[in-house]
Parts: sequence; structure tokens; C-alpha cells
Amino acid sequence: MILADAGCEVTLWARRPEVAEAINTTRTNPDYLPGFVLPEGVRATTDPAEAADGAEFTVLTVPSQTLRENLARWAPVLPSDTVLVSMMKGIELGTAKRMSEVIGEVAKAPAERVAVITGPNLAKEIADRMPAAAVVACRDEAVARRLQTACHTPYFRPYTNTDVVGCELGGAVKNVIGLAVGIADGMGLGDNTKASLMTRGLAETTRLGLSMGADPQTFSGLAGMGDLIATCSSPLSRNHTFGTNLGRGMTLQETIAVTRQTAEGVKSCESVLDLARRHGVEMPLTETVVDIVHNGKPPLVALKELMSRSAKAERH
Ligand SMILES: NC(=O)c1ccc[n+]([C@@H]2O[C@H](COP(=O)([O-])OP(=O)(O)OC[C@H]3O[C@@H](n4cnc5c(N)ncnc54)[C@H](O)[C@@H]3O)[C@@H](O)[C@H]2O)c1
Ligand SMILES: O=P(O)(O)OC[C@H](O)CO
Repeated sequence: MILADAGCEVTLWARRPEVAEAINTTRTNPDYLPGFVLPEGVRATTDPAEAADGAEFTVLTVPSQTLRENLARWAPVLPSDTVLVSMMKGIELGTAKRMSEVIGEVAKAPAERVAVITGPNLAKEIADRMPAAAVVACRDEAVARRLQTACHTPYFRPYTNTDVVGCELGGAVKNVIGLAVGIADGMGLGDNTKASLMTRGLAETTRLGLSMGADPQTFSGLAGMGDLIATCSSPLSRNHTFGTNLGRGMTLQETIAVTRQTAEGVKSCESVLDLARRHGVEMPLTETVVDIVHNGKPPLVALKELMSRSAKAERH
């Protein structure tokens, strides 16, 4: 929608023929965005070759853990000069790779042809054309500027950044912190708790980023603090809502059963922790989320353990 509103011709690839058909005939996606009419510049197909034909930008937004498998199928039909754009906010399980790394590896694309769009961009608010800012990151600033122009609309204001690592980490870790804040909400805890989780969550994200060569300033920008605020404050966030259900006492299976859309943090909390361990970085909040979500630790027990950790200086 944003790309079409900015004047681009857009072809969506859809898995299900009925979704492509609905988009082409009614300009709606009744399953995922009922009530929203897509702009004229958007059409859909189930044929990846048709979707990729002549594409200046190829925007990838499948659930992170399915990217490698999907992209392996699409890679042969991608134009050799297309810029591959990730909107995914996850880290691959098993490899602990960022999505841009998976893209580079599978599509054999150099870093100059891989970009990221991230920031406080809750889908429903975007579909409502409510004003939002974002970050368009690419190691090659000229490519970032081209993409910035391609997605700049009166309601969507993208800023460029060359710190791809920091932008991707901000997006992936905020989902884990969003789960933690949701759990706190579900437990009936207050705003001091939430503010503390968000702030210390950003501190551990920054710590990880620094160890991976990211620019620490990225984390106080839209990809870091901005997205963290949106995710941790909004009931529209799937990660936040997932956490709230867990905090209210639902089991993991019950929570998964009532969650239809992708909550990336549920899987990525494990890969973020894996990444942190590979870099020798302590991430106590991420570890706590993994314990609650995957190791069956009751939230109250996890909270007590978190609060009784040894006292530290703030910058640690
Ligand atoms: N929704 C948002 O507000 C938002 C905003 C910014 C970034 N993101 C990121 O976008 C990525 C995708 O999330 P989303 O919001 O589109 O999720 P979603 O659950 O709303 O949609 C996922 C889409 O992928 C499809 N899908 C599921 N499994 C698939 C598979 N194995 N192969 C191919 N397609 C598959 C689904 O049919 C659906 O169309 C995530 O990394 C998320 O963090 C989401
Ligand atoms: O619904 P969530 O939790 O995946 O968050 C959506 C976006 O990432 C917010 O920017």
C-alpha cells in the first residue's frame, strides 16, 4: 500500500489463489485486512516469476523462520539487480543469523543489494494511513536513498541509515521485550515495571549491538526505542498480546491456539539468546522470556529471580 501510494507499481505474491483473486477483483484481503481497500497500483499473483519480473525492489515479509526455504524457491526468478528488502523482525533459529544475512546467503546478493525497513510500524495503523516514521537501512547509502524515495508518502516518513546490523537487532529484540512487557501487563503489574523492562531491554539490546559492531545511536532511534515504544504500548502488537495472554496464566499451547498472526519473539527469543551467547553478552530479560515461554517457568518465579540478581551500576 505504501509503495503504491508512493507511485510504484506493486505485484504481491500470494500463496493462496483465492487471496490473489480477492486482491485483483475486490482490492481487498478479507482474511488479513478486512475493511481496507488497497490502492489501484497493487495487483497479486501466485506465480513468483510474475511477481519478480523486472522488480527494482523485492520486498520480503514472510515469517522469519520460513525465509530461507521460501527464498531458495524464489532466488532463481529474481532479477540480478533487484534490491532485496527485508521487513522481517526475527533471527533465524539454529544459525542465529539476521534476515539480511540469510538473504545475502540464499540469494547470493552482496550487502549493497540488501536493505531493511524497520521502525514503529504497526500494520493496522499503516493500513489506516496514520502518520508514522521508519528507517530504511542499507550499507550503500545511495540504495537506501532510492528505497526512501520509493516508499515516501504523506503519511509514511522513512529516514535512511547505513547501520543494518543495529536496525535489524532493534526490530528483533523489541519483540522479545514486547513479550516481557505483555507478560507484566497480564500479571497486572504497573507502569514502573513496564518502563523498567523497556529501558533495561534497550540496554541489553544495545549491549548486544555494540558487541556486533552496530552503532549505539541506532538504538535510541526509530529502529530501537521507537519500535520498542510502539510494541510495548500497543494492544495491536502481536508480541505484546501474546505476552499478556501468558501473563494472565494461559499455557504456551493455549496462547499459540488463540494467536493467528506471527509473533516473531516467541521463536526469536531463543535465537536472540543464542546470538548473545555466541557474542558473550549477558541478556537477562531475554533469558527470562525464554524461561517463561519455552522452559515452563512461572512468570512470578521468573520475576523474583530477575529482581534478586546481584546489584550493578546502570551502565552494565
Ligand atoms: N504486522 C506488523 O505490524 C509488522 C510490522 C513490521 C514488520 N513486521 C514483520 O513482518 C514479518 C511478517 O509478519 P506479518 O505481520 O506479515 O505476519 P502475518 O502473520 O500477519 O502474515 C504472515 C504472512 O505470511 C504467510 N505465511 C505464513 N507461513 C508461511 C510460509 N511458510 N511460507 C510463505 N508464507 C507464509 C501467511 O499466510 C501471511 O500471509 C515479521 O517478521 C514481522 O515481524 C510486521
Ligand atoms: O505486532 P508485532 O508485535 O509483530 O509488532 C509489529 C511491528 O513490528 C511494530 O513496529
